[in-house]
Amino acid sequence: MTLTEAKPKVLLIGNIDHAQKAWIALGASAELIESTATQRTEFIQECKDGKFDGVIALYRSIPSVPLTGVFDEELLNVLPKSLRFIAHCGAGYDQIDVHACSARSPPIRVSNVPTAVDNATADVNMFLILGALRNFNTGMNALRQGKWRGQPAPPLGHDPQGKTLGILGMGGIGRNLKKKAEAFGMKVVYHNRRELGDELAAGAQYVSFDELLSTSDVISLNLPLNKNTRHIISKAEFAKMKDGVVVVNTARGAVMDEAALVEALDSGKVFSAGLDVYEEEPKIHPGLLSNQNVILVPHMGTWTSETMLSMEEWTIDNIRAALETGSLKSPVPEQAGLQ
Ligand SMILES: O=CC(=O)O
Repeated sequence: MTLTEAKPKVLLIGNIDHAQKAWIALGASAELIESTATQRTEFIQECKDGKFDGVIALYRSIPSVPLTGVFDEELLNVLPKSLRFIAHCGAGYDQIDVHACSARSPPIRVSNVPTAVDNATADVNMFLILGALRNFNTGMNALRQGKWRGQPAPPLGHDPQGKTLGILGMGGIGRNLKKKAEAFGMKVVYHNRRELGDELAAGAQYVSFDELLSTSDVISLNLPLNKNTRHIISKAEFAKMKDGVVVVNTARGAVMDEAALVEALDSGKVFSAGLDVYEEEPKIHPGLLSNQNVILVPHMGTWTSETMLSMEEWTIDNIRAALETGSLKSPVPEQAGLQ
């Protein structure tokens, strides 16, 4: 870059909480602009006021997600015409209308953060599997109420050893979970849109969706939320499961019909459940709150300082790659063929 050449503009919405060093370093080759909006209407106004005109790339931080809400047509229509890249700091990007981004002329390219989230999310996943199998919630709650294990004592839990874990969605998190579950003696089967090659499957058996539902002792939901996966687990799917199945979800709440889960828990069809995600976060279905056989975590799959740092650095790498090469480091799969 010559001295007279203007630096490309990059917009941050929300905060960088961990990777400040990498963000400041990006400032050597980009003009960093920040939104001060505290709610969606303010952000839309900032856009309409032309505050972000000329911005090429946007860093969408985790704290900004509830603040701006969905990146839908309304928001895309007010974002600067110059915008070419949205780098989302998260694995799941169901809050971004990728189809509308691709349809813009020229398109807005979107990236997410795969890989960096795998370990921490699979750890929480394993925690929920163990917690739900052992049904620890009942005893732990009773202890805090000064009642030791409670009266009557909770029913005996189950060992993971020898149980079949059905992983629905064998992406990075699913494959990481597989390794962890095998260390606990579980047999892993999986279902995906496409069967994996031998190297990625690493011995996990590919089964149909129905076979996964009917043969698994524990079912783990590890697939992204989109129009094809919304409520993929609902009343009819619970009916196909084994009696006393354990269901765990660290993906997105809406891949499962929460009301159907509550019913299946109440009827005893589902022995216990472990959830990190909910259909209408931060609202929790009252039937889940009142059911002692559910272990509930408030969406903390990636809530570690190491993983948050990696995710933020990954997002900055996406922006750097976009500015330097015109391509994002980890574009979302829906845009793989985008010219
Ligand atoms: O839920 C967390 C993420 O999508 O990264």
